Amino acid sequence: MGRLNHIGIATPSIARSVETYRTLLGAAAIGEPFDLPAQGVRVCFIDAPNTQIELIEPYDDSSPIAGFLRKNPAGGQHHVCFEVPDIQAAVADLKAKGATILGEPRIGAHGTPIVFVHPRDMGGVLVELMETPDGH
Ligand SMILES: CC[C@H](C(=O)O)C(=O)SCCNC(=O)CCNC(=O)[C@H](O)C(C)(C)COP(=O)(O)OP(=O)(O)OC[C@H]1O[C@@H](n2cnc3c(N)ncnc32)[C@H](O)[C@@H]1OP(=O)(O)O
Ligand SMILES: [Co+2]
Repeated sequence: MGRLNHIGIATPSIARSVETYRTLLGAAAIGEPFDLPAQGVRVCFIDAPNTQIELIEPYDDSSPIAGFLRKNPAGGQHHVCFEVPDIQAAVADLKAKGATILGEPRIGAHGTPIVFVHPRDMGGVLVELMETPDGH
């Protein structure tokens, strides 16, 4: 379990969430939003000194966060992401321990392989694992 890479925040509007972080918290390092159609989301990173906030908005109705936003229309904390040196080794280790891994590793918002552990295995928290770029 490596560094906390980011906290994923689901929102119905990245624009509105960016304004909130900017006006209420004085966020200054705000990235340009970008689409990740393969993952069903639009993404915008806000840098904090030791991690990032990952704002995610549904790309379309089939987005994996559409259900979450139906239950939480104003949005909310969606997942936490930890870095691992080797995503395949992490998946094998977790599966051997009986955890449910959601899908296969795929390229995430930082351009490296990611995977998700089912919330029921992590005390109700959706955990994303992301291979650190230097993990290759
Ligand atoms: C990949 C790009 C970017 C990156 O960092 O690189 C991202 O992070 S994008 C993030 C969006 N993508 C994902 O979240 C993919 C993984 N997620 C999933 O496969 C689903 O969201 C899943 C399976 C976690 C939930 O799916 P869904 O909401 O359709 O199912 P249910 O409503 O039936 O939920 C089942 C069960 O899980 C609980 N749940 C759902 N979402 C969350 C959550 N975010 N945190 C904690 N718990 C969650 C839900 O309450 C249900 O619990 P139960 O006790 O069975 O009622
Ligand atoms: Co994420």
